[in-house]
Amino acid sequence: MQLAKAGKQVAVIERHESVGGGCTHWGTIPSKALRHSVSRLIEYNSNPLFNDGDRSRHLTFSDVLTHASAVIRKQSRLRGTFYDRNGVKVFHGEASFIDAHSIKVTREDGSVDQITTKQVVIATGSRPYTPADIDFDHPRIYNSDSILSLKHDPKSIIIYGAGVIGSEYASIFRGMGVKVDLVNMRDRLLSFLDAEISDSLSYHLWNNGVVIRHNETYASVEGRDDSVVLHLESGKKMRADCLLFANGRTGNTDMLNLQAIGLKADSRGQVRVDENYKTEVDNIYAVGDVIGYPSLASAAYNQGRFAAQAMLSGKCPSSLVEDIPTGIYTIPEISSVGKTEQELTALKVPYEVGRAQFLHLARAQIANTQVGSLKILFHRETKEILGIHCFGERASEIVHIGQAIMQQKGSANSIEYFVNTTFNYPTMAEAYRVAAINGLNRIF
Ligand SMILES: Cc1cc2nc3c(=O)[nH]c(=O)nc-3n(C[C@H](O)[C@H](O)[C@H](O)COP(=O)(O)OP(=O)(O)OC[C@H]3O[C@@H](n4cnc5c(N)ncnc54)[C@H](O)[C@@H]3O)c2cc1C
Ligand SMILES: NC(=O)c1ccc[n+]([C@@H]2O[C@H](COP(=O)([O-])OP(=O)(O)OC[C@H]3O[C@@H](n4cnc5c(N)ncnc54)[C@H](O)[C@@H]3O)[C@@H](O)[C@H]2O)c1
Repeated sequence: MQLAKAGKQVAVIERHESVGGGCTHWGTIPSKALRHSVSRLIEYNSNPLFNDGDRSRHLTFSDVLTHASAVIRKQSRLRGTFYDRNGVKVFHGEASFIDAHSIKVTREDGSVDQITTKQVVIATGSRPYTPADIDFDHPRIYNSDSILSLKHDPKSIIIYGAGVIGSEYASIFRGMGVKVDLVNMRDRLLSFLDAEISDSLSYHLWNNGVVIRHNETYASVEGRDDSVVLHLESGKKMRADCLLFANGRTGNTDMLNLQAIGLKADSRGQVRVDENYKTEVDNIYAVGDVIGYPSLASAAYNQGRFAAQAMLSGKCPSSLVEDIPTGIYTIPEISSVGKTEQELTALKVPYEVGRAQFLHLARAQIANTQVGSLKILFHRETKEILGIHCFGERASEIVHIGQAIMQQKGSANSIEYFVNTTFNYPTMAEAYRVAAINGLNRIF
């Protein structure tokens, strides 16, 4: 869009039948729409005002998928109209390089188009990592793409991989009343998070009945007619109605014929770029999941725009913010930006902690969203905000208030902002005032 707005002639090549990318069709949007419905279901069932007391409302995975599909259609149609309005031509087919200035587009019916161009952006995203020793064609073995075609209503599921995808889907399935076993290869959940937040997630999943097994690796996955058995290297065996394998992603580069342009992807299918999102080939750029970290839709939007600016002027005028926020849509939700307590301690930074518990906030009491807290980490001498960690409903929205202050330069980044400003009341934003006062009271 940035290039089209600058008057360039732009074409998009997409192999899927509609635009929007994996983000819209298989990743961010469906998982968030599913999570939203499940979270409302939990709220409904736990609120005596709305349920009739002795019977819980039940939704199947296909019920919530129907709602998600409607959101996907709206998002995809919207993006289609953006392209139409701005004269961006969409070619539907599989793209591969002929040389650095020519691309072959192979349509589903086998017919071929050839496009010649001055510059190219590779934005082919990623797909679930699917090891060859697991039979993903088995009707009970899924990855995070195929789970969206789940037709039956499982009573139990094993989720292998307790990364962001595994943890989010554990919340979704458990919220629908499915028995969930979550298998983690590491010794704690989402170890990049502040330890208190990761512990809180573990506690809430455990408290809701999710069985989490840490430090486990699969030996084999056995698909049976009526179930799936997971054999672990530790000798344990687990059985469930189906299995979701959610353990990492691979960049979509294998179909691109990169050798034709002298580029090579790494073992995870990713290509390397410089600070201008330029690959080792002069006129070829890459953005999004295909370049690896941070592999987020949030960052990919910016990367696309930055790359376009570099293509126009030779240089990116800006770069991604250093502290990229994390929004994890588990139930409860998690969001953080900046340093964790563990990182600050290792760096020997004299920080202090300010906390607000949601259960003390009027807005949370009204909304019945009392699980959660906001934690602000700040420098005890300069009062500079160093990290914000939020756990609970709307965490991924709440974190942005603090992020805006944290990104201010010099003394404008100060926890004192939150005690000196006036927030609407009652709001969840009030958590910042409460946490700031709590933290500043610790300074002596
Ligand atoms: C389950 C899940 C949940 C997620 N949740 C979040 C979240 O909450 N927040 C967040 O920020 N990020 C989230 N992500 C990550 C996010 O979806 C990705 O970071 C984002 O989609 C990357 O955008 P992209 O443009 O690089 O690739 P994609 O969105 O994957 O799009 C790539 C497109 O390229 C097409 N393509 C690939 N190869 C070819 C080819 N050879 N020819 C033509 N077309 C091709 C594909 O069909 C696809 O449409 C999630 C991911 C998953 C899987
Ligand atoms: N809310 C969010 O922001 C959100 C939600 C869901 C997914 N995502 C994105 O999806 C991805 C998370 O994927 P995940 O939860 O499956 O796993 P993960 O990235 O947490 O990885 C799980 C494990 O698989 C390994 N691994 C990763 N890729 C591999 C590969 N190609 N080959 C072998 N091993 C590999 C990793 O080292 C790790 O041990 C991330 O890119 C994340 O940014 C983000």
